[in-house]
Amino acid sequence: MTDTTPPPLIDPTAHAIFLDFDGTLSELVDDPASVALPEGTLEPLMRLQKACGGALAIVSGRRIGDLDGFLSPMRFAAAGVHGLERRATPDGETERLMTEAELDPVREAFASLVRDHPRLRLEDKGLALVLHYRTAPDLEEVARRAASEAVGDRGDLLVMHGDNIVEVHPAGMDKGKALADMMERAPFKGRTPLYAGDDTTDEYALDVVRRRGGVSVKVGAKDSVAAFRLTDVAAVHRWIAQSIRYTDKNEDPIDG
Ligand SMILES: O=P(O)(O)OC[C@H]1O[C@H](O[C@H]2O[C@H](CO)[C@@H](O)[C@H](O)[C@H]2O)[C@H](O)[C@@H](O)[C@@H]1O
Repeated sequence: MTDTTPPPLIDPTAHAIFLDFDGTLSELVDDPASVALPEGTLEPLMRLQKACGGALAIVSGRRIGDLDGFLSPMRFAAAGVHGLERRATPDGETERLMTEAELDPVREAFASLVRDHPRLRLEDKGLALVLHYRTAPDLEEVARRAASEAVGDRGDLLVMHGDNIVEVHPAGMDKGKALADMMERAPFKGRTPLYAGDDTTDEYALDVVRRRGGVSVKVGAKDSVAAFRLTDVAAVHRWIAQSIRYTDKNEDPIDG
């Protein structure tokens, strides 16, 4: 369904800018703790944030605290753990919409699983638990089954599949809902939403943005509801840099 059309340039005067992190701003790597922005890309991102008056948020499956480390010294509004964590303004407090204890039985089941299968990696994000199988693709089914069994018939928990990961977190939130909430508040309210993301979990946000007449951008080759496509992380950063150059020259950005 995704068009191969490249997106219009970002208009910092009109767009509310929402960006995914892994696979969009940073390349996917084997070790989730070892990600980094490509060299020279943080400064244009910070200039974009300034140009849009702070109407830029990172919307990620990551904890906001982890994003802070990867994007330092930039401070930014964010939805973390698929919207279960929120920071409305760059210097605001991070709110958590649920508590960690709900996941304790799953936490125990996953700890036992990785003892039996040490090639699986467990990432404990507090409000979400992730099993990583990027470096052990033969264990994908083991991980998926374990997640499904650990959740069982608990309707308060959700199993989500991402890029070489299976994740369990409290139900009721996703990136689309998080984006819609942020659009109700300054400095996003009244702007046109723009979202770029690469993974299946980004589809919730891409769908909300497309329905609202915004700019929905899929990064990579997977199927998507998005209207536009960028090929990879490098293309995302070229797009940001080009958009900033247009703004700096005071030329009219191309309509979105
Ligand atoms: O919403 P995102 O910002 O895209 O975060 C999604 C998940 O990102 C991380 O996992 C992904 O990136 C890792 C590092 O490149 C990679 O090893 C893994 O296979 C990817 O799925 C993060 O570890 C997860 O917690 C996020 O949910």
